[in-house]
Amino acid sequence: MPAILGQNQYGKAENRVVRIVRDGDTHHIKDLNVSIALSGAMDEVHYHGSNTGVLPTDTTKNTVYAFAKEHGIASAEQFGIHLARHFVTSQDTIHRARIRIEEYAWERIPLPGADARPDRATETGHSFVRTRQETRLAQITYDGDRWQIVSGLTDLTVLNSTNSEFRGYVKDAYTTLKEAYDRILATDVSARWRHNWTSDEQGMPDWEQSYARTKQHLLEAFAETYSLSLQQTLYQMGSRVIDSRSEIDEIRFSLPNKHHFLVDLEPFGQKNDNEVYLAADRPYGLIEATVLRDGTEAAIPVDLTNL
Ligand SMILES: O=c1[nH]c(=O)c2[nH]c(=O)[nH]c2[nH]1
Repeated sequence: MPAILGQNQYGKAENRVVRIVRDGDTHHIKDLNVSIALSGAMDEVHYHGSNTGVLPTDTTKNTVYAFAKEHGIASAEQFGIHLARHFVTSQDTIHRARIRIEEYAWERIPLPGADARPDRATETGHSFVRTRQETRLAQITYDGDRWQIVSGLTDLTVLNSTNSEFRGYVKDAYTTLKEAYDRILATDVSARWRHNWTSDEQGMPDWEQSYARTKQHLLEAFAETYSLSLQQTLYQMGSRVIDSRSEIDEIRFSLPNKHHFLVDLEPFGQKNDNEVYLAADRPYGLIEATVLRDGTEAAIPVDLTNL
């Protein structure tokens, strides 16, 4: 029995593209890392080395740059939709395209205020600083019929310096943890959310607005929740998004509990009144869950590193 070819996909990974739009002296920047995975009728190349159905990965790279010029980059999602549609509709052998995009945010560098320099603007139109707040993510999948658009973010680091407890938990022979009545709650939010836009027949969401509002809901829910556990905070963040954003049916989180331990200052004759903490980097609790619109099916993978 010959060995059988299983799932396969190919394309150019991590195409870094920066697109500048010059509106007079005011410039706009989009900075993406685009990875392409194509699949379809690829038996011939694997079994026999025939490349007649193979669009080179080099061409897929070139398409990213040509499309940045031709279509611009209105949003990561919109750019991925252009690419996925192109690969699936232009090549008979390509039946499915998956485009993964990371987006790095830049903001304008502020200059000294108008009071200090009345003759000068308070920012330039062409100088930017990378905001390290979070990395935006988008994954666009198209099979010629249905779309799946998953957006998200990683490394959105947040901290509440009060309004967090953890107590009333199970205590067994190995439990040493002291109950916390007023602790620091900190995490690096990693989240992916699935849009219910799946067909060209539906009106397309405003991807930029959807992302900005969703991030804002996550931050507000984190800030406004009096937390009894990180699990409870996670659910509050997820349900805030599902309740507020009708275009989103599912959101999955991976939240490390970035522990802050009160330091014992007694040896130095000092009292630590919830003031000095050791920020531990490992080990960390890892709290992961999906929050879904009632009546919908989960589709985001359990392990977000697989997305
Ligand atoms: O919010 C928390 N959830 C836990 O499950 C947990 N476990 C733990 O040791 N500390 C915490 N904190």
